[in-house]
Amino acid sequence: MAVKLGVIGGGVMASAIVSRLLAGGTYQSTEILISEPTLSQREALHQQYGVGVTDDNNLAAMSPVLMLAIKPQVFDRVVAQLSPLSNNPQLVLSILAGVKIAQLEGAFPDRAVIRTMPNTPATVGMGITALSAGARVDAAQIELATQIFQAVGEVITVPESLLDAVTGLSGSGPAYIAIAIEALADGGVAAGLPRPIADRLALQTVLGTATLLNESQIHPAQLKDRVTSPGGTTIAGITKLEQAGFRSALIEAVIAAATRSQELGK
Ligand SMILES: NC(=O)C1=CN([C@@H]2O[C@H](COP(=O)(O)OP(=O)(O)OC[C@H]3O[C@@H](n4cnc5c(N)ncnc54)[C@H](OP(=O)(O)O)[C@@H]3O)[C@@H](O)[C@H]2O)C=CC1
Ligand SMILES: O=C(O)[C@@H]1CCC=N1
Repeated sequence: MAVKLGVIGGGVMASAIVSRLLAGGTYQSTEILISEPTLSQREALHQQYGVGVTDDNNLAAMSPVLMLAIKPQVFDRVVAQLSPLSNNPQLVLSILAGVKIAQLEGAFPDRAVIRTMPNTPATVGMGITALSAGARVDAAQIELATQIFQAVGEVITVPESLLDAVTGLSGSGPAYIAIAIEALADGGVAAGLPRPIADRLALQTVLGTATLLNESQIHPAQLKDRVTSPGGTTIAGITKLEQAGFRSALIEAVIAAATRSQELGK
């Protein structure tokens, strides 16, 4: 079967996206070719997903749809090593933080380019991906990109000027929430809970709160007020959070990550 999707870089995000594309039937394993320099990773990808693997980026780049899933820091080097012949995909999808559509279009002359920012909950189909299309993209290509990223969760379209901010929030956000869950569990242990119980309580509290907010569509401030009894436990905890700058720490984290995304595109 002919390769339909080439992927350059077979790391965390490529694995997450490919696994969901296969699980949802968007592509068959024989239709995907991943280019990855590390032999053990190539073997793991092939064993786990049955996809084609290669250490030759030029082979992956010959596919009609090419997904770039390398680190932004190696983008220039990877592009410089692509031969003009292999530089022939019809549609290039980049998940790279920071790397601008203009850089992508410069690297793939005359090809349609869509810059995206997915996130790691993609692994379980609960991601959210923001797409921003370049000038050469047609409606069918936007539809195809949307279909590909819907395999890993929600898809929204934004102007490119917003993608660094998206990266700071939803791209990097899973790490902030993971730290919050870990810290909540640590708090539980500090208050006397056995570790396994604290871990479970912390995780389910975040999962349940996010699900409740999502399903009820109530504002987070309203939910906070519902939990907070006058003179009770929650307001005692919130007082500590405010003293420690919890809100501003999260705001600053998103801004710092967005700024770093901008820097990666320079
Ligand atoms: N992780 C995340 O949560 C998110 C990441 N992204 C973006 O996704 C991209 C990939 O990130 P992530 O999956 O986390 O990173 P990984 O490091 O897990 O994956 C990158 C892969 O690229 C491979 N690679 C390195 N050099 C080359 C090369 N010259 N040719 C081909 N492949 C190469 C690496 O191989 P090896 O390590 O074996 O050398 C690695 O397997 C980044 O640009 C990032 O900005 C976007 C959204 C979320
Ligand atoms: O940390 C990073 O640079 C990547 C981009 C978004 C999430 N991880």
